Amino acid sequence: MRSVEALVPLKLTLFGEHAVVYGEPAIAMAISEHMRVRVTESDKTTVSSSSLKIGNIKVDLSSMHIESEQAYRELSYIMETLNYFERKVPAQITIESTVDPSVGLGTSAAVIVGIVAAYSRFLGDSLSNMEIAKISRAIERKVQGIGSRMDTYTVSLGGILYFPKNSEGVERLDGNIGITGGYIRRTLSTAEILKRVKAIKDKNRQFEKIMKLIGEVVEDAREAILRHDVELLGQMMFINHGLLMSLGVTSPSLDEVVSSARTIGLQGCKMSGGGGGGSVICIKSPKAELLLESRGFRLVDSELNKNGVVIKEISN
Ligand SMILES: Nc1ncnc2c1ncn2[C@@H]1O[C@H](COP(=O)(O)OP(=O)(O)O)[C@@H](O)[C@H]1O
Ligand SMILES: C[C@@](O)(CCOP(=O)(O)O)CC(=O)O
Ligand SMILES: [Mg+2]
Repeated sequence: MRSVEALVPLKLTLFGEHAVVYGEPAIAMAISEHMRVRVTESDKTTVSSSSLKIGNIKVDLSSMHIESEQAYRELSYIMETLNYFERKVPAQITIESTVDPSVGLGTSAAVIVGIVAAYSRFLGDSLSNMEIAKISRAIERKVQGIGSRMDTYTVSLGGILYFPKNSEGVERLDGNIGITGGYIRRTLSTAEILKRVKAIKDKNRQFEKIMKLIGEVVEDAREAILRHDVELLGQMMFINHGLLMSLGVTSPSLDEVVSSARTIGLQGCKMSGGGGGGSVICIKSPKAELLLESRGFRLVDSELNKNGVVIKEISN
């Protein structure tokens, strides 16, 4: 039986989430937590995933109409990705992830990238990682209505990536950053939080200034990474968190943990990703691990992934 497997890293947003959607720069990092998407020859097309909020689901896409609105929403990333392929060959698609979905670690991007990578190879195409990134970016934006290239590019390409202001470009930053990261469950999806931020934009005169300030923080953080200036990097984390709080995209538990981080003398912490709960990152230290664990966060393996998505053909 012929199978193709895509191993997709997940990501941490280091700086600039939300503002990147409005043209500001951002920095993200691919990590060792990952999603595995396997496409196997079959007589009909089915998808199974054990890590969705609706529980374990199996859908026969050739005959079944999905009645549940929640199920439909949850499956929209998969459906839209399969729709991208004009030519279809029946296959069993299985998805496994080392982390929970919807906690700011880029599972929405990874599921698209994983299917684009594995299914295109299954059909006999050889896409480059950049081609996979571009195709996946368009699909994620189509599903969410709003969104930047940050997550799809990061999980496709790997590394620490800087996304310049008002551009479709991307720049790889050399070096490594020690990060302690963790997450708690959240109730809102990134798509819902993005809509809330858009509503603030339409009503609030300060919005553009806050976006610009986040952009400046990102530029200073980029300098700090290039100069290995951990102290400055930590300061930029605290400031970035404060600006995200002013947009209302943090949550009481995220704010408490970041505020406690300051009190106990950690160098820097901030929320990471879409917000409303979800992920927090800090400059790496044993004290940061203890803090996150004491607040019920699940620690993530934030080892840098340099390769991005990797495709493997398996025949047995
Ligand atoms: N294992 C998976 N299988 C299928 N779809 C998934 C999986 N993980 C995530 N998704 C899709 O991505 C959505 C979460 O996206 P989002 O809220 O942006 O969170 P994240 O921060 O993880 O990207 C889920 O509701 C689901 O539609
Ligand atoms: C908030 C945002 O900047 C990052 C969202 O990340 P995630 O889906 O929460 O992993 C949105 C985007 O860049 O498209
Ligand atoms: Mg997402």
